[in-house]
Amino acid sequence: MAPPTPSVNALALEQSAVLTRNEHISQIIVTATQMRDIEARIFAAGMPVSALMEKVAGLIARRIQDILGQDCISSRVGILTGPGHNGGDALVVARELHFMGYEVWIYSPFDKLKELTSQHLQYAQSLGIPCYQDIEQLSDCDVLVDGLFGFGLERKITEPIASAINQLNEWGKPIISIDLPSGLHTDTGEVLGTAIRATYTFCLGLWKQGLLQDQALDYVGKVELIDFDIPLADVLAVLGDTPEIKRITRAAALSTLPLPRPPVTHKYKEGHLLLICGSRRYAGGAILTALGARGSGVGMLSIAVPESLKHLLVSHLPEALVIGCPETETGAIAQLQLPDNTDLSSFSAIACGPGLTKDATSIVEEVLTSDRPLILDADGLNILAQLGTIPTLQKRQSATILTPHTGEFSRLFPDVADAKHDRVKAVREASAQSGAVVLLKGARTAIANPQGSVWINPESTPALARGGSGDVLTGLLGGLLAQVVNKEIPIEDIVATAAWWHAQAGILAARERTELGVDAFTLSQYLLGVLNAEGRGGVI
Ligand SMILES: NC(=O)C1=CN([C@@H]2O[C@H](COP(=O)(O)OP(=O)(O)OC[C@H]3O[C@@H](n4cnc5c(N)ncnc54)[C@H](OP(=O)(O)O)[C@@H]3O)[C@@H](O)[C@H]2O)[C@@H](O)CC1
Ligand SMILES: Nc1ncnc2c1ncn2[C@@H]1O[C@H](COP(=O)(O)OP(=O)(O)O)[C@@H](O)[C@H]1O
Ligand SMILES: [K+]
Repeated sequence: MAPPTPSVNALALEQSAVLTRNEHISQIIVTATQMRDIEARIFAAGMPVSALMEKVAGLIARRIQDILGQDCISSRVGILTGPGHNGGDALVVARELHFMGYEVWIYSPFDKLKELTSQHLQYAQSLGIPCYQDIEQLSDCDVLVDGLFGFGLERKITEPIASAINQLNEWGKPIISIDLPSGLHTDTGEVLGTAIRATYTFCLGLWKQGLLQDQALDYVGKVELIDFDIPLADVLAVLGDTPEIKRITRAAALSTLPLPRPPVTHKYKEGHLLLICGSRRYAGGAILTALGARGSGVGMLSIAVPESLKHLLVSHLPEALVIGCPETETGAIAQLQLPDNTDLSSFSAIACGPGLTKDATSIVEEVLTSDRPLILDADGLNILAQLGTIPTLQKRQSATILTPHTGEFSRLFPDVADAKHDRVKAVREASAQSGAVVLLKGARTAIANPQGSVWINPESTPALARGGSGDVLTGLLGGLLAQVVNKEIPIEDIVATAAWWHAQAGILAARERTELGVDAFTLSQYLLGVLNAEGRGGVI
């Protein structure tokens, strides 16, 4: 089924909306240290710790009730409680669920508890809620609430808790984790020994960085933010001048789109993108990149390919200006042969790389010297790694954007932090080192600018783990960049918008066609549907 057509008016309205508190909060990502500092300000201002715990746990209990359903009061709920305030939250949830009529059993394996947590345990027991130190006692529960550890976990989980967690995971029952699945590092998402595999995670107050790291995704389940009205002023006071880490939200992404178009315009005013891509060996990559660019709405598209691919490209993209270039024996572009009166500075932006093969070295050298904003992807990145010219990127007159997957990333930045361990740190270091905006692809694509600001795309689909979907992204990003590059929008915001748009197209396509139905060509056909304000129900 074809994706629905966009409603531009609704979209424009959405773009013009001011950033509300909720929108602001939904963009913010914090580390454990930042969360602790924000919490300290709230307490210092007079909010009692116990009152905040009541408020937070009350919200959690009501959300659990929504999930379990009012008519399921026969459900037996197991509450896993740790020694800190995550355990305290869980114990308040236990009490509230008990009063709602659920049968509640508590697992409390620690002898030493924080004072507030200890008081809540004492009260829960006084109400007659059974409490056990042996996890086996909870094997008959229908659902489990995980309050073992929250953002206070800093060291590896040891026995006997490690075995208890492994046992819980083996049972395969639904688990709702409070704040984050116990065992995950709050910042890196690393598994500290072992970790709860949650069905739901209710992240408290502000998004924790670890929940948006690829290595955490097998554990977090469906993640929701429980907003408990942290004052924005406290958040901003703590985050202050430190470079931000932000979630890409729909509103943020839409605000950089070139919509609505001015009524009086022409094709060159709406951006002229030069794509340099393809080889005899990789013809399809050039088509997919070009289809991504088409989906961006760019005013004018020129595509430089080896001469032998020219007719193929023309037949797929009749609107594009296809430039056939002399080719090497292996069928790579040997030299750029732009039309008369045209040089690289004639274009609004250049995207170079998909399907080039490593034989197109001179082409990458040439585009690096241009004064235009430049995206390097795929073999463009491999050639860059071979050239060893990353330090010279700083000297380019315009922005450079690098879009590696983790393999390309480690070839490009061998001495940067391990991208598998902490993608936020890795992408920041790579951007600082190169002076380029770096987009590190993955399940949660991360984008950094050289000043250390990071955007993370919080929603995507494994349907995109398919050959060619990265080519579509390069074309889409190129087309968007060409259109808005002169509008004083930060480059990383443009890159973030393209990453969001690409992922949302994947989500939309997967919803209609399953996760197995999103080949790269299909993906390119769903780009338009993402912008459809009316038909977006559930897309975000
Ligand atoms: N931010 C907010 O505004 C709000 C926060 N709230 C809640 O507070 C939570 C944070 O609470 P928290 O700071 O008490 O830490 P938490 O995660 O419960 O665990 C740390 C405890 O575990 C211990 N411990 C650590 N590692 C261990 C190990 N490997 N094996 C064994 N023990 C280990 C450590 O003791 P230690 O031995 O290190 O002294 C400490 O006692 C947060 O996630 C949220 O749920 C809400 O109530 C209200 C609003
Ligand atoms: N598990 C996943 N979940 C979400 N997105 C994914 C996943 N795996 C890959 N992607 C996305 O798919 C694209 C793959 O790009 P890339 O590896 O360059 O593929 P290709 O070179 O074949 O086009 C990237 O945008 C990446 O973020
Ligand atoms: K937890």
